Amino acid sequence: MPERVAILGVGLIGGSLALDLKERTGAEVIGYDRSGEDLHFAEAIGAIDEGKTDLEQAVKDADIIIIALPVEKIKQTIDSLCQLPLRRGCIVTDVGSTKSEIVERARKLKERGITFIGGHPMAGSHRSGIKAARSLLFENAYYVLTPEPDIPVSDVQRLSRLLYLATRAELVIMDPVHHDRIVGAISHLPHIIAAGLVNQVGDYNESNEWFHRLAAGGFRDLTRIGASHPIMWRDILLSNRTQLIRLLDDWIAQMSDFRKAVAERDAERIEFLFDRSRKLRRQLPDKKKGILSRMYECYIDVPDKPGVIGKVATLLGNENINLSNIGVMENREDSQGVLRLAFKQVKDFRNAVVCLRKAGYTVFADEEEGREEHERHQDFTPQTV
Ligand SMILES: NC(=O)C1=CN([C@@H]2O[C@H](COP(=O)(O)OP(=O)(O)OC[C@H]3O[C@@H](n4cnc5c(N)ncnc54)[C@H](O)[C@@H]3O)[C@@H](O)[C@H]2O)C=CC1
Ligand SMILES: O=C(O)C(=O)Cc1ccc(O)cc1
Repeated sequence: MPERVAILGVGLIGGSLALDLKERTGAEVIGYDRSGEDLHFAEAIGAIDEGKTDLEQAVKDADIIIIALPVEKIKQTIDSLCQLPLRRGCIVTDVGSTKSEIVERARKLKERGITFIGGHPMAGSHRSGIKAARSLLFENAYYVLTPEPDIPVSDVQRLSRLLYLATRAELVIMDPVHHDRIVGAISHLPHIIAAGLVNQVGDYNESNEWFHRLAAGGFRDLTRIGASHPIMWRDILLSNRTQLIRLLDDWIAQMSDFRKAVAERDAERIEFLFDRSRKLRRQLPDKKKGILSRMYECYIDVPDKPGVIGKVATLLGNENINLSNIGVMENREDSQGVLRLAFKQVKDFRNAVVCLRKAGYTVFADEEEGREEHERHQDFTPQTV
């Protein structure tokens, strides 16, 4: 049955989820925001059916409520929801970048018979607002859910099913404290480091503008996220305070190690630190099974002749198989080439392997690749990690 979904906060994340829900599920989507102008924009692009600036009106009769506000406001909104008449059986979830505090605050909802399941889609941008929202922003990204142990499995399945159908993200279940430690290390700490570096160089630039003029690739790559939204990050840092204090202590120890090695001209130690980092960086999952997206890949032998890429792409296109990337891997002396084909969807990967083999190509693919996900998505029970 199509659900009525209320999205509280129609910005980058709420707006992107709204577009996903409208495009891929039969849900009716009601948007709530303090900005009437943003609600009009969301309505105009087809992200929501109706916009409300009154919370009670927005959540009235909703089957699912998704809170997509800054973290501090998520906590306040949970308090407000406790005072409002919500539909029986309604599930409340959120998208906040921290989980422990929010899950703790939401215990009050449980006392009122309402199911709360914390959520965090692990994709986004340094941009904010409805104008930055886009459909399939979370495709193939991990989407963490943090249900408390006593939440009915059927509620977790119902929410997972809707989120998977809408976003095509990979849903995983995690303990909220575990989530905050991991996400603190791989997202919150890097945002702090980026902001610190931008501010440090900004100070130097005040007396000599060549600091900014010479800022090139490395500085820009490392500091893109230093342009993120101040209110959002203020709330995240305060909410994940306990984990971040430990992580910052470890970071300061790392920097002290570098400082000591440089001050003491310890060439061996400096080389060791960069060598270790280079090896670890190369071990990051190269199938992009990380914060942003994941790819499924196969390789085929092809004759090293012009037009071969077009021929393979057309073959897959004729079967409606979405190919995300294609590239030549190497040219062997025996005039064979190897093409690397990458797919965002496991179903496209699996169909492509069958289709290419049928057409006579030798396909190299990990037969187990995607099998688990494919099977799991049939019953919408996310993997617990
Ligand atoms: N930006 C990102 O990449 C990601 C953000 N998140 C989380 O998602 C949540 C939302 O972040 P974004 O969508 O990026 O922010 P955003 O700034 O793009 O959207 C927030 C929306 O909430 C509205 N809003 C703010 N305060 C309000 C209030 N007091 N009353 C009513 N409406 C209000 C704003 O008008 C805006 O439309 C945050 O909790 C953040 O931690 C999660 C994953 C990724
Ligand atoms: O822009 C980027 O690279 C991000 O890191 C986006 C992001 C921001 C906050 C989150 O909780 C998750 C993802």
